Amino acid sequence: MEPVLIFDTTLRDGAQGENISFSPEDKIKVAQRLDDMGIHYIEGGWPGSNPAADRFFELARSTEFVTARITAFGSTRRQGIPAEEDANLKALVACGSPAITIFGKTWDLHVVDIMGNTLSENLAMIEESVAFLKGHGREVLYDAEHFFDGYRANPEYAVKTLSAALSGGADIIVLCDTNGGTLPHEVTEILETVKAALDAETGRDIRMGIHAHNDCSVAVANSIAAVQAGAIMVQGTINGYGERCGNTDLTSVIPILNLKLKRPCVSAENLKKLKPLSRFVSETSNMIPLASRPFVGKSAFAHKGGVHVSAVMKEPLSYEHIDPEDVGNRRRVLVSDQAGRSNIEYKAKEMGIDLDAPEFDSKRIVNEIKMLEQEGYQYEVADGSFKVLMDKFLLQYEPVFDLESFRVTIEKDKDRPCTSHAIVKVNVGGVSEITAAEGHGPVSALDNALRKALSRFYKELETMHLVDFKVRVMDGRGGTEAKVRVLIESRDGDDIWSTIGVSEDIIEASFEALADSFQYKLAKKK
Ligand SMILES: CC(=O)SCCNC(=O)CCNC(=O)[C@H](O)C(C)(C)COP(=O)(O)OP(=O)(O)OC[C@H]1O[C@@H](n2cnc3c(N)ncnc32)[C@H](O)[C@@H]1OP(=O)(O)O
Ligand SMILES: CC(=O)C(=O)O
Repeated sequence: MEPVLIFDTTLRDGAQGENISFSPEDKIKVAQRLDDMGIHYIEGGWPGSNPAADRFFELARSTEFVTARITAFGSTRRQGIPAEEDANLKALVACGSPAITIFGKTWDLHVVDIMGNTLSENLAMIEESVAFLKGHGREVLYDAEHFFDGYRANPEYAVKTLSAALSGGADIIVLCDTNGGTLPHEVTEILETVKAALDAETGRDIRMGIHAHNDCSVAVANSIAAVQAGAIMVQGTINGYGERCGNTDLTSVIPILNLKLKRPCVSAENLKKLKPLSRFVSETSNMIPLASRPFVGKSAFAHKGGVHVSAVMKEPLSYEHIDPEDVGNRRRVLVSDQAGRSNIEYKAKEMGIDLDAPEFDSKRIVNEIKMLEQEGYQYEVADGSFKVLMDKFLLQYEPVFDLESFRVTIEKDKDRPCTSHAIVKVNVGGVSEITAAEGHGPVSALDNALRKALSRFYKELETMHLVDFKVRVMDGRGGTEAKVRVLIESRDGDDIWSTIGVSEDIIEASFEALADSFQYKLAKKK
């Protein structure tokens, strides 16, 4: 059976998603990662539509791609002019990509009502545009826009548009669910019928592809249905980015094809690059990675319920449909008020804590954690504080400092922005230290003052930074007296950890999270 070809359109359809844009240099970096993953086609953009698209193709011409064919995207010629005079088609040829995808109209509604065209001129536009590009020696993929809607409205005409593309010499016919309103059973039925008709008409096994949008949340299911109905190409994007609700998420399609349907489209070794690729594309496009994204999300193999963790510790298959490492992901165990003993034992093991120590009474620890979670602590997102807490439970806690007092002041003058100052008094091994510092806001001032006080004793603090600070009001009904939960993320080189503080006073909650962060860092060194 022919392997399924993966066509990535992150850099074109993905970039049509809200809040997503790539510089030409970003696009090249993403394209190189896609190539490294073994993706077959990379659609870089629409030449002539904007300077960034043109610059991408210029850069792509001098970049070596090992497996991927760079593909340019554009429309059929404008109505009423010969293909060779059409600026868009000329730009497609000039960009130098070895493959070109052009989209044309299938749906009579679009031909007549939207474009003000005639049905016959539309067929001529499709055939002549494909023939023009083939005449320049390019592989041509024909994207039949709105194919499924067009087919439902006027099946005979919809199939004629595909025949026109084939007469022009199209290499692959891609059926597009442009509005994303089609369901998997319709994809199966329509693709099978249309392929049979085209095969019979041409006497060939026509190579078909699918391009699905996710407006009904079934773009992946539609793409898989298409493959099972005979398609040999899936178009989609990394993380499902794309116009409106997005495109087919290739981070699901690829592992489904490889691991479930046994139709490998990338090597097993490359499949392990899937999660890093997903994260790279999120970072490059400045989108927050979706934790619950199947296969590649942070939570895709995260176990929280005690029943699950207990079973997974005995046999991972009990609550995991694949081995997370096959897609470059990893198993995580969360500690929360839904935890049982197994979660604690698993986490302790991960942290190198001796489960057989006499102080290790996981049942007592679970109960105490549940009580703390009732008060608002949430250890599943605060690994640093969880470690500090475990040290306390196991009588291994050696405070790296004792707080004697702190004071924070905020000043606002009529004509000047707010300024914050903090004074901190700590005791380290019997030596008192008092320091003052200012900062961009009270937490920053407190962080600076505490760091200044401790750095006299601990030089290693120089490399540690606070990278994120989040505050959540836990019970809105208390108004300004409600409890708040502060989460702080700190970093030292590649090591990142989170700590938590809870109080009715936001400064006290922040101090608690800061103190845990310093404790985690310095105790780890010890
Ligand atoms: C389903 C899809 O995702 S298709 C891809 C959609 N992506 C984009 O549109 C992003 C890039 N697009 C652009 O930068 C611009 O739209 C451009 C440069 C391509 C065109 O810009 P403009 O010439 O100003 O046209 P505009 O965007 O207003 O309208 C699109 C034109 O393309 C025409 N057109 C649409 N589809 C086709 C087609 N398949 N074949 C020929 N012409 C087409 C429309 O009729 C319209 O022409 P009109 O202005 O004469 O009515
Ligand atoms: C071609 C394309 O992007 C679509 O029809 O959705």
